[in-house]
Amino acid sequence: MKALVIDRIHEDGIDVLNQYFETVDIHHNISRKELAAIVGDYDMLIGRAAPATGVIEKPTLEDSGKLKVIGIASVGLDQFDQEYIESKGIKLINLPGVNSISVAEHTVTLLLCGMRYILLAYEQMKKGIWNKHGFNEALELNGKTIGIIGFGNTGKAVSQIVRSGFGMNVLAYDPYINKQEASSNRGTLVSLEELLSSSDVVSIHAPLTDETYHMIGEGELKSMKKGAILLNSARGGIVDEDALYQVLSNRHLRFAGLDVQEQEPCYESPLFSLDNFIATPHIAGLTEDALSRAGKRVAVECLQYLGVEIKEDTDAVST
Ligand SMILES: O=C(O)C(=O)COP(=O)(O)O
Repeated sequence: MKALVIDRIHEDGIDVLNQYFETVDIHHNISRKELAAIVGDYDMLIGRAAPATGVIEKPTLEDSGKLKVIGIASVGLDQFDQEYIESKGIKLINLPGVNSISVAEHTVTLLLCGMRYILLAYEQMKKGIWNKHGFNEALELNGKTIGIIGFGNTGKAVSQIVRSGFGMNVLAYDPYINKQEASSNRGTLVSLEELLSSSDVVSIHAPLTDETYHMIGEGELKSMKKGAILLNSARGGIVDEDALYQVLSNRHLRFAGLDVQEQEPCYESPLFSLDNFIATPHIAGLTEDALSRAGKRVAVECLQYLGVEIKEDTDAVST
């Protein structure tokens, strides 16, 4: 059997693949055209949620040959034409929850970094400015309210950190869960309107779908409390960036911290000119821990799908 790896997968996962496959080909910078030409020679294709090739859709899989399974060593499925993949008889495997802790910890890092002016203060220090009283407007998080949009694995992990670590109150908006599920994860389920108007911090942890595309637009941003904070470590397309620019530049929002942009890679943005905006290049889920776990798990789950019996000593963490 043959496996094709088209994105950076942790070496622990590649080790698992090497144990079971005759051939494991690794092509990190393959173009869509090249992929389309060779994909049919492989039983398994392994990639990431934001594939280096861009969206995996019709032309790429036209000649899918013996391809039986596509494994994604992360979570989001928005870059995959799921219906088409299914119609070709190919199984798509992703790993819900595999990087939740990493994404949640990164989200809280963005929150603290912005709230305590870490980047601005250090930039000034490097310029020889000792601005001791320039950041007195920072607030404590204790007793404040965070509103979490999308109360799945990552939303719940954020809830856990900010409640037990900072004593924040947690509101949750998620049309797919009930009150009990929210409360057993330390959140109070509310409508989107109530969440936006009552939260000091709003953090997005929903998938990008037709339903969530630009769900946070001008009206929603304006309905947030004056001085509130917006965090997005989910998908860029959920927030209308032009509207975000407006509410940041007129200081309706205190700041925004984004790990994701509508267009990625993102090399420039009007948002970069604002001193109340911070961003990272879609790295929230990328830690050694999450990558190793995901690499092993995606390999094992795809192998199991192909009916391969996994040796007992194969180390696949099931978190
Ligand atoms: O798990 C996800 O959905 C992520 O956003 C991480 O994306 P990546 O696998 O790094 O392309």
